[in-house]
Amino acid sequence: MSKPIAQAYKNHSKPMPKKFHKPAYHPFRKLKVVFSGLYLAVISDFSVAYKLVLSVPVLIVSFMVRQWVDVTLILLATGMILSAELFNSAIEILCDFVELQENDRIGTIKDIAAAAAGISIFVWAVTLILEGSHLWQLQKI
Ligand SMILES: Nc1ncnc2c1ncn2[C@@H]1O[C@H](COP(=O)(O)OP(=O)(O)OP(=O)(O)O)[C@@H](O)[C@H]1O
Repeated sequence: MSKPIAQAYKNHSKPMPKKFHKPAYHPFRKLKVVFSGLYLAVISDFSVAYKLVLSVPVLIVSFMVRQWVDVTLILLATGMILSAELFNSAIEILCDFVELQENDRIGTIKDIAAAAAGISIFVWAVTLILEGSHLWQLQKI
């Protein structure tokens, strides 16, 4: 259990759920959590879904033409954008859980998270355009 979770539960009236007590490391349970989080993000957030839909074909083409540097770059850009979007969504959900009323500090937190996602979108889009045109040129040769 991480320190922040323990801290959050410290002054809570409800008892801490049992699953947070378990000290053992379960890789398969972690994997299940990762996929269920990704699934939830894809079905609930269009901005996550369309980035996956755009990245996967370019990744497959670069894989088929065995351009390993391109595969690596697209994987990096896609991983970065998905991570940024997932963190942004998680922060937004947490903010809305903590405070539904208008609050300047919530606005600042959401703006900073959105800025991080925005920078990642820029890098991802440039990478995808450059890689897409590079692969297109290769196909024509
Ligand atoms: N509770 C709040 N108090 C003050 N400002 C807020 C609050 N909620 C949202 N905002 C402002 O509105 C902006 C948009 O917030 P919102 O939660 O609607 O995200 P969003 O732009 O819809 O993100 P996404 O499209 O990824 O869901 C924030 O960046 C912030 O500036």
